[in-house]
Amino acid sequence: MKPDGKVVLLGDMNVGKTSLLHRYMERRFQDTISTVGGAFYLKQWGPYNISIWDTAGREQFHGLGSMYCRGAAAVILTYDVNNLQSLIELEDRFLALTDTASTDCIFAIVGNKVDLTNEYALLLETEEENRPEKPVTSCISTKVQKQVHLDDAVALYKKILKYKMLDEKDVPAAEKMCFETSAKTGYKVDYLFETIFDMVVPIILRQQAEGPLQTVDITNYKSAKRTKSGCCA
Ligand SMILES: Nc1nc2c(ncn2[C@@H]2O[C@H](COP(=O)(O)OP(=O)(O)OP(=O)(O)O)[C@@H](O)[C@H]2O)c(=O)[nH]1
Ligand SMILES: [Mg+2]
Repeated sequence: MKPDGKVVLLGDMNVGKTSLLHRYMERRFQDTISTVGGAFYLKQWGPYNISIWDTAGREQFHGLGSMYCRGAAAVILTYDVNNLQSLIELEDRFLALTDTASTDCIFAIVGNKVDLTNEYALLLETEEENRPEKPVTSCISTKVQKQVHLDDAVALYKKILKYKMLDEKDVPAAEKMCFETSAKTGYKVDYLFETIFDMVVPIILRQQAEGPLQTVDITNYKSAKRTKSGCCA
């Protein structure tokens, strides 16, 4: 069965891509091993089948990234809120891989592992409806100060729009597309994926109306080239 739309998780090794997908699809958190190549799950969303691709963050698999992104309707750029370098890598190493995604691809930026931060208890209090499955036994001494703040993710989102030459008014607001999650506790994991699936539906409809070749259409390729050289001129 051919999926109707594609969502791709990108980001540095160890940020928790596999754990997030596992949490959402299998409803649990378990030990992972670092991903080799890539793998996907199929999710039924209304009448549509959406493939969700988990990719390898390891440098040696980097070359595969743009292949996985081909025709993607959404890309989830994932970092670890306790590791600033993992956010920087999204811009330096992963953003360019999304050049092969659908022209109207949506971008989400996800800071994972919030359960490890000292802000987490506060987050839970203010987000009653998003309570994780199990109450968290908070042990303040093991919690750390968050290294990456939501504002940093919002700034990256705005850089992505610039890179893609998109106007802020034509795309979902940065605040809506920057998430903080915990694959370990489940915090905001359903919210993340389901927000994205809802946004992917109109893209699927557009892709279906225009035919599957739209993303590799030669006219798109040419215009992409033109805009790039225009950039450097
Ligand atoms: N505390 C905590 N640990 C997490 C969370 N998500 C993942 N981890 C742990 O972080 C490590 C890496 O998780 P993975 O899901 O394998 O990371 P990945 O991004 O898929 O890594 P690659 O496959 O190498 O690209 C594992 O030890 C996970 O148990 C989280 O939300 N909270
Ligand atoms: Mg993985």
